[in-house]
Amino acid sequence: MNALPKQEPVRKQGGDPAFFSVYDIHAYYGESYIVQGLSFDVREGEILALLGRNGAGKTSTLRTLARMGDPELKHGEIWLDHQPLHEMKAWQAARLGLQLVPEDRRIIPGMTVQQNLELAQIAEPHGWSIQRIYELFPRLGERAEQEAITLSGGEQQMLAIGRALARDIKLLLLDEPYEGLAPVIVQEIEKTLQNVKKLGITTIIVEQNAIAALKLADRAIIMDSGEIVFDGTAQAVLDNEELRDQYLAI
Ligand SMILES: Nc1ncnc2c1ncn2[C@@H]1O[C@H](COP(=O)(O)OP(=O)(O)OP(=O)(O)O)[C@@H](O)[C@H]1O
Repeated sequence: MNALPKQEPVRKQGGDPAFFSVYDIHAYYGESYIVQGLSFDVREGEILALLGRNGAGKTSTLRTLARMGDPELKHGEIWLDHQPLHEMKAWQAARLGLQLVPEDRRIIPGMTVQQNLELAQIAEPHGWSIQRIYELFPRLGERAEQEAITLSGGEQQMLAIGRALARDIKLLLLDEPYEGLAPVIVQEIEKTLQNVKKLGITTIIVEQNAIAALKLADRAIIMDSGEIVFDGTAQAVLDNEELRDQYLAI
């Protein structure tokens, strides 16, 4: 990362930094300038939908927040519960409770469902017990001894979310959880995410299925060409046909 002058944390007027606060982040793949100066806050327990057309920079933004290193954060600040994520690597951010569930779900081959979950708990700090994860996802409990890569797409998505919950979690980043799933499975994952919402887990969801994401979310940010073009309530997007037409094509 380029040496940048040390900056003060972003502070809301007269208060502490927000639970999750992103300030003027700029990120690059090599010379390609992709994330172009985003700033936003997420309140504790809030679900934020990060929307935009193909190539708008949504996945790149999630990867930047998770400190994956690729794209490289060259400027800006990311604060989670008063901790400077912008100064950290991915493993440190994960240890502080930021869990990214990537689009490809990263199920570990050659291992059962149970072993995939146990692997998530190989290091401290732990989150939910495996038993509790099976209570949220009974289908995973029924398939505990099945090789995880033989699960259906929807079940793999449940396992990927379950694995994130197995770690001590403060912020859940979901990249396209409905990707490639049949409508009936999307409904099932939607129900699960509604349960996750009831548990008050702060979540950022990136999703091509904008309507499904907006139904779940409290707030929405719309990105276009690496910048934020809308930040408001999810309902405001559902109610604004022009906005949906211009940036979401829905
Ligand atoms: N590893 C990479 N190296 C170079 N450019 C990349 C890389 N990954 C993505 N990009 C480019 O960054 C831009 C943003 O991509 P990104 O995947 O973040 O968009 P997105 O909004 O998530 O799109 P989609 O909805 O299609 O997944 C695109 O122009 C893409 O081609």
